[in-house]
Amino acid sequence: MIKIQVPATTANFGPGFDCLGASLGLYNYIEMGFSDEPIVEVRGEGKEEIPTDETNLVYQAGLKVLELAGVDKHLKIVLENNIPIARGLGSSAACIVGGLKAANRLVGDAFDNIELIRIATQMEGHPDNVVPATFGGFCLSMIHENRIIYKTFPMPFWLQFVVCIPEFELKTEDARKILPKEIKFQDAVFNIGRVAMLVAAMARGDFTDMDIFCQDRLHQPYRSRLIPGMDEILATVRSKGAYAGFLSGSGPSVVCLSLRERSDALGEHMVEIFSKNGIKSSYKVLSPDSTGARFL
Ligand SMILES: Nc1ncnc2c1ncn2[C@@H]1O[C@H](COP(=O)(O)OP(=O)(O)OP(=O)(O)O)[C@@H](O)[C@H]1O
Ligand SMILES: N[C@@H](CCO)C(=O)O
Repeated sequence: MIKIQVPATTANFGPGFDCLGASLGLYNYIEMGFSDEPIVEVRGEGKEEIPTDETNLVYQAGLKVLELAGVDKHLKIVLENNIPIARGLGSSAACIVGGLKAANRLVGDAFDNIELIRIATQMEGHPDNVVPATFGGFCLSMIHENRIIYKTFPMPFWLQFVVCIPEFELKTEDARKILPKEIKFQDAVFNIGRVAMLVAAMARGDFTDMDIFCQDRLHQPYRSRLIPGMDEILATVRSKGAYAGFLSGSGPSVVCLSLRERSDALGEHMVEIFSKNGIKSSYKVLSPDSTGARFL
């Protein structure tokens, strides 16, 4: 059995819908080997709900690589999950990236990372989680024809992500259905300027006006009706000491960018607002991850 560690990720980063994402210091562990019959064992997050047969997403990802490599074998997979399921922290991307990379190692590294990212994006539907899950750091990604083009760079070492995680699940599939088919020209302009400034600010480690750069008009306003309390959290975290706040991926988790010493107060503030809105939640303070998926 080989073992791989895969990080959680936060996609969109506010205005960067489907193109920005960052890798977080919270990990799933996947062990994989060949077997006489399909076996999937699950520990940790989601162990009551996650399938333990070939329909499991990690198994599906592994199988995809075996098929492409022409290997007709079964897999044994043992999952130790720490990334909460369907909360906007890239649980599906971690499964896909981990499953593809682990199976690729089993078939003698038949495919390079570029090809694996292409397959991962096909499975996930967009590249903004799978790229940081693979490489770590702050990542920009886009689809051009059949290629995934990406850039990655490190995040400031002092940066902390305070992630408030509601108890309820919100599947990305459902959170995408609520988005409009068309958007206003002014809203596109609003987001483009912010994405440009946000990328420059992250690259320089200059967080002045970061709260403005993390504003969004493409997805958060539509998703807020699925996440009671989100608007109030985003409107108040700056006054509580955060650099900025945004919806993590497709939600329902909300993230603040913060310094270590302000993180617990921010976490408690977010939990309190969710609670006022009838939603139980908990928070985690996570460091940036700089390595992405790696074999142990
Ligand atoms: N450890 C796991 N093993 C198998 N399947 C998983 C696992 N974790 C997540 N999944 C699958 O991924 C689905 C959740 O993916 P979804 O894209 O909706 O949310 P997410 O990836 O957690 O959040 P986001 O994409 O917004 O960051 C689950 O419903 C389940 O089908
Ligand atoms: N960009 C994706 C991230 C969640 O998978 C979305 O917001 O739907």
